[in-house]
Amino acid sequence: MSTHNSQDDGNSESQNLKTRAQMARSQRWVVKIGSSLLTNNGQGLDKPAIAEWVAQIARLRQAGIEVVLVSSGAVAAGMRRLGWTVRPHAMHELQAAAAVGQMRLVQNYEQEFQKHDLHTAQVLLTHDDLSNRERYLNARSTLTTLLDFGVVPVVNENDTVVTDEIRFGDNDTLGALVANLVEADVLVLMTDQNGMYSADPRNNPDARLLSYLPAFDSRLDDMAGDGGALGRGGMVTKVRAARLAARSGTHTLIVGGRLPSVLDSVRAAESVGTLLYADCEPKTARKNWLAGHLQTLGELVLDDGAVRALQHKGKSLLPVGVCAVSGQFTRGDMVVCRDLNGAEIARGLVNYGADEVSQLIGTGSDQIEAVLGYVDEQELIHRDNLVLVDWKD
Ligand SMILES: Nc1ncnc2c1ncn2[C@@H]1O[C@H](COP(=O)(O)OP(=O)(O)O)[C@@H](O)[C@H]1O
Ligand SMILES: N[C@@H](CCC(=O)OP(=O)(O)O)C(=O)O
Repeated sequence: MSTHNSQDDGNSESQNLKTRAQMARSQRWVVKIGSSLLTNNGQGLDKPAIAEWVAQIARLRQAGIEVVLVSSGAVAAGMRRLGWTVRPHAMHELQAAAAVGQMRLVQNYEQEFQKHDLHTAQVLLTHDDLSNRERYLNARSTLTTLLDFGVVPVVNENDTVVTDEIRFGDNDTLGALVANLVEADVLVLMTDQNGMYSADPRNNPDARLLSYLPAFDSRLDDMAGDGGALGRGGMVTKVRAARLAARSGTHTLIVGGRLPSVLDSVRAAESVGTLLYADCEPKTARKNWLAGHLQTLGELVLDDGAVRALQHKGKSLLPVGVCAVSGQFTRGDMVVCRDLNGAEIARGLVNYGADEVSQLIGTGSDQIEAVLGYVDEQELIHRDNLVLVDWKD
């Protein structure tokens, strides 16, 4: 199969190699191993393959690279252990399988890493842990402390407690948010294909392997298909994850986990897999957190003046620029800001609850006290707590 670089935006093969060389020299990587790979297409955990990936990660550690491992496979391993051949639909059964399988998973990693004198730590995260400012900060300091001590954190979603509404579902998204969390330089998504192709290679034998594209290239949306029977999101969630990661300046590499010594190849800056590069400047940690904060509880519609103030003047959002409000939110919650056409332009942490904002629509900041009887802040959303959708703020 031929490979493909993005030519029309001026990125040449030399840029590709340059970015790969820069990635190879970087210090902190998040490596995600997907379900379809880990379970060898449903045959239970592929232990020899796990041993091989662990050996590769150990070599990265020896080279001074800090690695956070995000590993799927709990549900599949649990199903195997319980003798189930078909993935259940009922949430409680999936959660039971995950609880059983997670034990198998970490047991394997602990055993294998021990052979290389490396300690592991199990870190199970939920959406709430990353969307709550305090828990986010705790998760961040635990992970960075583990890295400081030379431990390899093994992260998965805390499947046994999450409900449908708040689950990541796929570990690509979790990997990207963990990359945001620890400010990783690289997110490596290891999967069962050798990278991302121009179409799903399972159904399109002529599909081309993509080599180097910006994560925000809109053509990726047409080329990304769904996942296989065991994986969750296919390339759709990998592209989405690359975009989340790019918001904090992290490059994403989608590579074939079965390629021999693939992580060594990445470290040698070889042109393996698909590099979806970040072409925006790294954000501060707080903005990263905001960008990855997926759960929003309300919406504000802004007039044209407010949109301009946010997009072009670097201003905070004032109540005078708000035309409509919806949703149930309180002070400190995340809300989406839309223009009059309904397009999302920003999201941020709001200083007033939904009822208060309803009363403040169109009000000058000097009138807040007169309307509410008190004033918390002059702004509805302070600039520091606001991230524009194009992330150029
Ligand atoms: N454009 C594409 N290029 C490569 N794979 C694709 C593409 N579109 C869809 N896929 C599918 O995505 C699958 C990998 O995703 P998934 O099954 O979710 O695995 P993982 O568990 O590794 O996340 C591949 O097996 C492939 O069938
Ligand atoms: N948390 C789940 C993983 C979900 C999943 O399969 O994700 P992915 O590997 O991205 O397709 C598990 O451990 O089974």
